[in-house]
Amino acid sequence: MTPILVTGGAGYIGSHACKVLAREGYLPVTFDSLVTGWSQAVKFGPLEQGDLTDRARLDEVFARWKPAAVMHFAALSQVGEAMAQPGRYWRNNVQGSLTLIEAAVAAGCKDFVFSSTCATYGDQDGVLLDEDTPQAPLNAYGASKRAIEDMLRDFAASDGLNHVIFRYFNVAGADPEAEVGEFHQPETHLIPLVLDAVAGRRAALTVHGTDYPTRDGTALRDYVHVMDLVEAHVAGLRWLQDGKGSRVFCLGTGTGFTVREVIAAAEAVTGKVVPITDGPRRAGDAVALVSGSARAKAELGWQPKRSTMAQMIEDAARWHRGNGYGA
Ligand SMILES: NC(=O)c1ccc[n+]([C@@H]2O[C@H](COP(=O)([O-])OP(=O)(O)OC[C@H]3O[C@@H](n4cnc5c(N)ncnc54)[C@H](O)[C@@H]3O)[C@@H](O)[C@H]2O)c1
Ligand SMILES: O=c1ccn([C@@H]2O[C@H](COP(=O)(O)OP(=O)(O)O[C@H]3O[C@H](CO)[C@H](O)[C@H](O)[C@H]3O)[C@@H](O)[C@H]2O)c(=O)[nH]1
Repeated sequence: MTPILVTGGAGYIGSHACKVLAREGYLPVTFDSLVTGWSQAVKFGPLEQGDLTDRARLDEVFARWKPAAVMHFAALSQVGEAMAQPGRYWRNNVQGSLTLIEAAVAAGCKDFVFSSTCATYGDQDGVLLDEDTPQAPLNAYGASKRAIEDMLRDFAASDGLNHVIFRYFNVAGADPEAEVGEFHQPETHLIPLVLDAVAGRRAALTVHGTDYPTRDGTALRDYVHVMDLVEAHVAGLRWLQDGKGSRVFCLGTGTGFTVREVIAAAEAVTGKVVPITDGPRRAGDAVALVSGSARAKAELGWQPKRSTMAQMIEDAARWHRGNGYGA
């Protein structure tokens, strides 16, 4: 089995990537500090515990496994925290990625798949975003991801680092077999918080901002199922292995849902009322972020299969009933 180094494999998206990589015949080797991840989520290959900023530890892991490629999910990714503590984001995400890239290049591992984000775009007046839309991040999280994108381009020029950059829109849902799922503490993402409110695990969901220039005043996002997202990563890995070179792909569905529309969909799926409280806008949030994904469809042959809102909520709810990794 070909080893693939999966940084952040103990986290939400990385653990789903490990499941799909193992299913496709690869050996996913997780590299994770467990700062926001869970050792219980590492089920499909070995766990190498370590921090991205620890070059000696990375060198050991590259020497031990000789991975054919890196899938780099590890990052801090909370917008609110990034607004309050930008230094943590620049240090962990940017310095950590630089250390990882240098270790990969030194080990001769030159195929690199990177998790970027629609948060690199900032506010764009509701236009459909694509790979050529100029990036103008609103917070240190988005800025750190844009900096890493730039870093990858520089190392491609200097050292032949082939990279696929995926700019994800809002990732949701869970493994339909509920072996892994989304479990953040604290949770900041809308769909798990809606499900917590439905289950009575929190008193109410706060709607962050009701005066946005959208159809119902709440912010609009493009939600993509985590299984569809990680399948695109396997296609991205094959793209690199086939020698097709460095490329950026947006991963979304092209359909935007407002916060109130997500709440209504959760009520339809669960048959329960979501208790809500209207609150102010959350600092660092954009009005609307929706992607075309035409390139991923045309060039990678990517087709989202589970990314309807109802399916994402249903899969998230199935996982949620198991109480995450805290059970
Ligand atoms: N969840 C989303 O909607 C979304 C959207 C766009 C982009 N992303 C990106 O996808 C990636 C994965 O997101 P997620 O939701 O799975 O997050 P997560 O917090 O669940 O997983 C991140 C993992 O990285 C690990 N990690 C963080 N810093 C580390 C370090 N310095 N060294 C080693 N391990 C470290 C954490 O312990 C955790 O297991 C992130 O890069 C994030 O920015 C996520
Ligand atoms: O309790 C909540 C939580 C969220 N929201 C709203 O729901 C929408 C979605 O919020 P999420 O926190 O679920 O996700 P974000 O849109 O903030 O996603 C951002 O952070 C993610 C990582 O955490 C990704 O990187 C993503 O690309 C980036 O835009 C936003 O309008 C937010 O204001 C609420 O109204 N109430």
